[in-house]
Amino acid sequence: MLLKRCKTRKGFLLRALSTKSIIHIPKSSSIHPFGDPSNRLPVLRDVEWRVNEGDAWAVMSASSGDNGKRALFRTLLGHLRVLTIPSDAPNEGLFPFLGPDSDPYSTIASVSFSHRSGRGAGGAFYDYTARYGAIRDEDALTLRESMFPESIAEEMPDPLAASLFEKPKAKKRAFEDVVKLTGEEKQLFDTLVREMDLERLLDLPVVALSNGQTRRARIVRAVLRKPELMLLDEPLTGLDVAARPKLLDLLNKLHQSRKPRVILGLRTQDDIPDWITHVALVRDGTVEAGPKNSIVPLIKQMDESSRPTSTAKSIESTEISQSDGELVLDLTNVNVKYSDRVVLNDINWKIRQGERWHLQGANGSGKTTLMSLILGDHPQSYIQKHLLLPSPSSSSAANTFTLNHRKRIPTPHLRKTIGVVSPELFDAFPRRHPGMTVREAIGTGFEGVFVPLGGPGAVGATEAGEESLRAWREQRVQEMLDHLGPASWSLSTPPSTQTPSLSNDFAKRRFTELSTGEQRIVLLMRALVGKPPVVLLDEVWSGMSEEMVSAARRYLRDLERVGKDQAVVVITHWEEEVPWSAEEGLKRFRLDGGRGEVV
Ligand SMILES: Nc1ncnc2c1ncn2[C@@H]1O[C@H](COP(=O)(O)OP(=O)(O)OP(=O)(O)O)[C@@H](O)[C@H]1O
Repeated sequence: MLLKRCKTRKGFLLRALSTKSIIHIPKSSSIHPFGDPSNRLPVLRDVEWRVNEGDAWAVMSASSGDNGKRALFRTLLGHLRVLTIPSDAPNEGLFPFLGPDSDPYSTIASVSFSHRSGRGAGGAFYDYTARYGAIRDEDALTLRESMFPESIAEEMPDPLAASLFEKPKAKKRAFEDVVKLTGEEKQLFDTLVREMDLERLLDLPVVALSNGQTRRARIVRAVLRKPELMLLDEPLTGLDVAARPKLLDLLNKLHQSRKPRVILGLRTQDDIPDWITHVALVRDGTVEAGPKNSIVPLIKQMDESSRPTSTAKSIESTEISQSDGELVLDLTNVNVKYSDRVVLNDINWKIRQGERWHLQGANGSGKTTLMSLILGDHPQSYIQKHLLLPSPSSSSAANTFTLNHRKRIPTPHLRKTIGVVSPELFDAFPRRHPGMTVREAIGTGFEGVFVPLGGPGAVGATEAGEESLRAWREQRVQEMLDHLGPASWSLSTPPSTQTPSLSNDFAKRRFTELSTGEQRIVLLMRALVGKPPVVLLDEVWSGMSEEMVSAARRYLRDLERVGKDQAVVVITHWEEEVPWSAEEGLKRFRLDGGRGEVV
């Protein structure tokens, strides 16, 4: 049938082109980490996946967290080993192939938003507060310069050569003298920064960009490398409503022109863009790949049949409107500016116990900046005339507080009264602490610290006389594990009688070995464990599976768990992710052009 249509030479060529394989993992392949003995269980087994030229693919994971799609992406990047070398693929070389001479390192670019936000990397501690203060020399790379790292690297001062007695370096050469672009490259650069709305940010230091701005910049940077194929994992994470269709449109155009081809990583709950034609669903260690209309019903079926057998009761409706609770945060005429760039302009916001807030605003509108003032991370928090924050009333009970001026609250005290999950915390949470268990990671939430206090397995309270505090903390950690642990979201959850053993096994796992979604839900437990009067949840759902999101929403909505003595602020660009509705009493605070108002 198709052949009949290809009678002309042009038609024939088109057909030949459209059936060229871009990726071919042949039938019965198994995928292993490098160095694993071959008798170890593979990461993925019985894989068969062929991506033909012209097809537009999305990869999705059915399991909790994102490890399935991540494993497939890592395979494409050459980080995992494909066993069962094909006998029928003479020229196909390393997997994936883009021609016999290609290797994954130069032909594939990968940008992931499900894992890290992109600022911190490598597991080392990084200081996310650096962007709020004076910009250091080594951070002064502008967005424009950061787009061409190879050319610019030679221009940057050598940090090892720097000495206190050295004369100031000669001024950097002008950008145009360092980065020589052809007409075509210049046109591509201009189009990308325009379509991603980055033009007005090009001369800002790259560390000053907001999360959404940073993510858009990472995509542009990846395209400028001119890869053959770009893997984009959860590309819409953290993007505001206006940026999402623009990005999808741009990705479609890039894919159609094959400059580069694009494969998207999506969560099963995400909408699949119209232009995607094929889906690879990773579930139970295997990959089911095919045209979109054959895989989508499987996802729907899975959704209906595999709801977790949760022990948590479902909360039908909840009444959250509380105007008579005590003030927990009081901001009057709060301002933040960098030289002449005003980010927050006379913000007035009062938050009371029992209230549930949705903080809204486009990318770059100042939400993270406002949160950093409340958390005391921002140096300009000290100079505000009226920024009243909760300070613990006594050293042991973090959930009783008095309101105090930021200047009079030591930062470690603020860590106890404000529970937080944010992209910055996710990036900064140490991944190199030897063997920190899930239980210990949750326990760090009582003091808001980054390393476990009080020895292995302890939850911080080890002094004589602290027995009752320790017992309370132990009981809180257990409650978190039972209600937000795997029993509440694992798809293969056995009956509720097994909750304790599931929780205990999970508690002993190493934080670093968890999937991204699992790490995020553990950090949510960490934020809630101390029952702090204020809970700030910024982009908390990214990387989480649908079941985890439901479990977390259920927990947050339950007033017996997150009480009327607590206030919760959720920051998300997705209205439907907010656990409460306006009818139930949800309040909304919107930032726009530096101004903030209750809407
Ligand atoms: N040191 C700085 N110098 C100049 N501008 C800065 C600096 N730090 C932040 N900004 C600007 O402040 C604005 C607010 O950033 P912020 O991170 O608070 O935005 P956001 O609302 O959290 O955005 P997103 O939704 O993308 O996370 C951004 O436009 C950013 O470029």
